Amino acid sequence: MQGLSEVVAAVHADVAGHIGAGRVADYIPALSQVDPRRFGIAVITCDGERAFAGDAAVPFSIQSISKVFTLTLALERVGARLWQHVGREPSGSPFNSIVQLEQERGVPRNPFINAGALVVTDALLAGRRPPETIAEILGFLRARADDAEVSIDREVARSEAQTGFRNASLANFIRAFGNLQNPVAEVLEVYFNQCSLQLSCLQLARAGLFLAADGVDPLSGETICRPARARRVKALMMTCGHYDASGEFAFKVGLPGKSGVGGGILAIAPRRAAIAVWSPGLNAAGTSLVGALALESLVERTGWSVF
Ligand SMILES: NC(=O)CC[C@H](N)C(=O)O
Repeated sequence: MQGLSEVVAAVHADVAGHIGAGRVADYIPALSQVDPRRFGIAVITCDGERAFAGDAAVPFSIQSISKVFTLTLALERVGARLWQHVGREPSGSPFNSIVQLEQERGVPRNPFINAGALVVTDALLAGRRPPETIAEILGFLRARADDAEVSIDREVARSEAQTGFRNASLANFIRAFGNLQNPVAEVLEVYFNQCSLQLSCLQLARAGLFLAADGVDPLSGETICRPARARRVKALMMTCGHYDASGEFAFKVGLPGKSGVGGGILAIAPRRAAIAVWSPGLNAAGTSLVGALALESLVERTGWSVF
């Protein structure tokens, strides 16, 4: 195999002709301002080797990728009790769908659809106020990224709050079934802020590295979670990380991954590396079109698919 830098350069070349394809999310007005011709990729291996290309150092809105980190934190906080409030099955529905909630009595299918992420955020809020919880999530991301510069884009958070009618509906509906313990407004405040975390591909890959190494940050030696927990978070990324396009992502890429409507994808090659890609144009399911192509090319070139 070529060296990692050559592989990443080749992946960049493979997708170059596609950069700009897809549709930038516009239901959150602040996200629609982003240049669709951005593309970045960063790979960080468990032994600390890094390779990157394009806009790998430019921060972007990680959106639903934040759900991987809040799930890890919530599981550490409340343990297996979390599963009384949220399921572990793929939904086969779009990320912001409400239809299953009524049939399933307010228990969302999984922690990565919006409904499930709201329940996870509610668990993190227990006994705290939104500013403390937001600070805790931000602190976790800064520590995992090993970078105190990681921040929240307050403009995006405001934009989400102004237009988040579907998320407000989901939260109210779940609360009506008694499956949210905290006031809806507080859960939404934390959720909109976590979605507005901004990280570059380099920061995001670094932040996800503990998942590639069985829950231990391989560069600092710090234990973030038990191996079984890291394994389960990755299982959910594989089965639910891209909503109703999770099957397609497993088919084409074959790595646990999580997408966000900001155009980022975090993918984990177990015991090898964490990979972050970013390109704002999305496919119909809200996953970065060029980002997914880049991961397909990377896996083809490295043989890193878990299958
Ligand atoms: N898929 C996503 O990235 C969605 C996150 C976005 N903040 C929303 O709630 O709609």
